[in-house]
Amino acid sequence: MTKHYDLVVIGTGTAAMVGAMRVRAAGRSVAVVDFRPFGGTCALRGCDPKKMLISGANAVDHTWRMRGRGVAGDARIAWADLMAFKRGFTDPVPQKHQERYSERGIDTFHGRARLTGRNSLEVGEETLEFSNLLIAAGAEPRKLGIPGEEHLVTNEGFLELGDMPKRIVLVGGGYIAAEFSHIAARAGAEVVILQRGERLLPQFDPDVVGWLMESFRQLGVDVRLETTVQAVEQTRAGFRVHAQTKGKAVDVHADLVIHAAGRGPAIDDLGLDAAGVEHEGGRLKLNEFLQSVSNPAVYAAGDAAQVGPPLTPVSSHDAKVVAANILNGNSERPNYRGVPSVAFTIPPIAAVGLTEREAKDQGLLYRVKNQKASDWFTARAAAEPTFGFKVLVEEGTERVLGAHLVGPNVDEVINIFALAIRHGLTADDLKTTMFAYPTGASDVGYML
Ligand SMILES: Cc1cc2nc3c(=O)[nH]c(=O)nc-3n(C[C@H](O)[C@H](O)[C@H](O)COP(=O)(O)OP(=O)(O)OC[C@H]3O[C@@H](n4cnc5c(N)ncnc54)[C@H](O)[C@@H]3O)c2cc1C
Ligand SMILES: NC(=O)c1ccc[n+]([C@@H]2O[C@H](COP(=O)([O-])OP(=O)(O)OC[C@H]3O[C@@H](n4cnc5c(N)ncnc54)[C@H](O)[C@@H]3O)[C@@H](O)[C@H]2O)c1
Repeated sequence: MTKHYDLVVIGTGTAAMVGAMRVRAAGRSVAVVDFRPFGGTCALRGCDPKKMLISGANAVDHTWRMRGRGVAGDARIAWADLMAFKRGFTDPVPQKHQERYSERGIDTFHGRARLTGRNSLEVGEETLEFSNLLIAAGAEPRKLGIPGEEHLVTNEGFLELGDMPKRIVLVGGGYIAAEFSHIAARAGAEVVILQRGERLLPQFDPDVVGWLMESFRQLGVDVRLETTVQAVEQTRAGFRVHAQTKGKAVDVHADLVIHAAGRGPAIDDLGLDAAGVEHEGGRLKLNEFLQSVSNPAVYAAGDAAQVGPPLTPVSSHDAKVVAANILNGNSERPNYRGVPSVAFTIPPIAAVGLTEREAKDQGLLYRVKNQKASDWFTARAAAEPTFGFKVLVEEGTERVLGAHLVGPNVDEVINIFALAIRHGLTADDLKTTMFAYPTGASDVGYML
């Protein structure tokens, strides 16, 4: 059966939801398609379930830090109960999303979408024709092209684990490795991170990451840098991970091996060629309006587009841009100025705006305030010695250029710097703002 829509959206994650709702609110006919339960990565397999597990890890870590400081007794993670706590949030998501679409008169299709022409796709037995298509298909773990790759468990598997295995190896050393290692080690696992790069979390400032490394040491996470995983072999007892570190072969044994080696746009199986949608090196070729350069009916947003950083607020922002361009003609371009990012380790690490290297490369004149601040009140009250910051301010204009933070509350405090950077506030604007005391925000004035 063939149906026609003004807009068909591939995906039901953040980008899809925002795009579909906005176009539908303008009275256009809209359909969404997903082969997984509705809700997308963030709500079901990413940000939210992970943060539910971090709640447990945070609680035990805080108790451990307060031992001998007025808190007695032990605390430990009861994994099955923590997972049930997580499912209390995630289980109702697909049904809620389905209802939200239905209430707004958006048609829903369950199945894998495959493009069949410039303005048509198939999902199961149905053919959907569209005036516009929004590709909001998200990202998938990158293929590593190594023997035994099929043994790797992804974020999806980790966030559904029934039991916490004894020995875990994480392949890669970015966001997922940092966050999952902090959960797993606090739940009792022995964790090894095998990171190809020279340092962990290369997306963050090296000095600030350096201060965070103390928390990995304290936790007993074995971080091996400049180590590239080359094969995963199944053994009787579990897995043997073969890696190369600085020219030497190393083997690490594990009960579970997790893919934490990057994600790329999920566009391989969409049938893009049938729709005349050009792509190169695993990426869609898009113009400044997030529109396909070769098929003007087609737009993309979020992780599938990866024009901005692959983060949830970016998916939502992209979708608003696309909806406006579909409804009003191409008029809006995405603006990624001041996108904050947090890795939810304990304590968290956060960044927004320019790094020192970027400011240098742009030839900007700036001053830096850079300090490890373990003796500040915030660190002492939380019994958390890992606390520090690096903040860049432009000389002359006094605009805040970048902020790089680690320590208690920085996952919230970074949003103040994001506000300043996005809206061009000066160091003085922040210094003269009265923030409630004592809170994370009340440190901001002293960081400038
Ligand atoms: C473990 C993890 C933790 C994360 N934590 C954070 C965080 O703390 N903060 C943050 O900002 N970001 C985080 N992210 C990133 C964030 O989840 C993504 O940037 C965001 O969810 C992307 O949203 P999206 O709408 O672009 O795509 P998605 O939410 O991935 O939605 C894409 C949907 O498209 C569907 N789909 C794909 N192909 C097809 C097809 N052919 N037919 C039908 N349906 C299809 C998929 O099933 C999926 O449901 C995390 C990611 C991971 C993996
Ligand atoms: N808090 C957050 O915002 C958050 C949390 C989790 C994931 N995410 C999103 O999900 C995406 C994927 O996360 P990720 O951690 O998988 O990717 P990442 O890009 O953060 O890190 C991947 C790392 O894997 C390493 N690597 C690649 N191949 C390797 C190999 N064969 N052996 C050893 N190391 C190897 C790379 O050096 C790289 O540093 C991120 O880009 C991020 O946008 C965000």
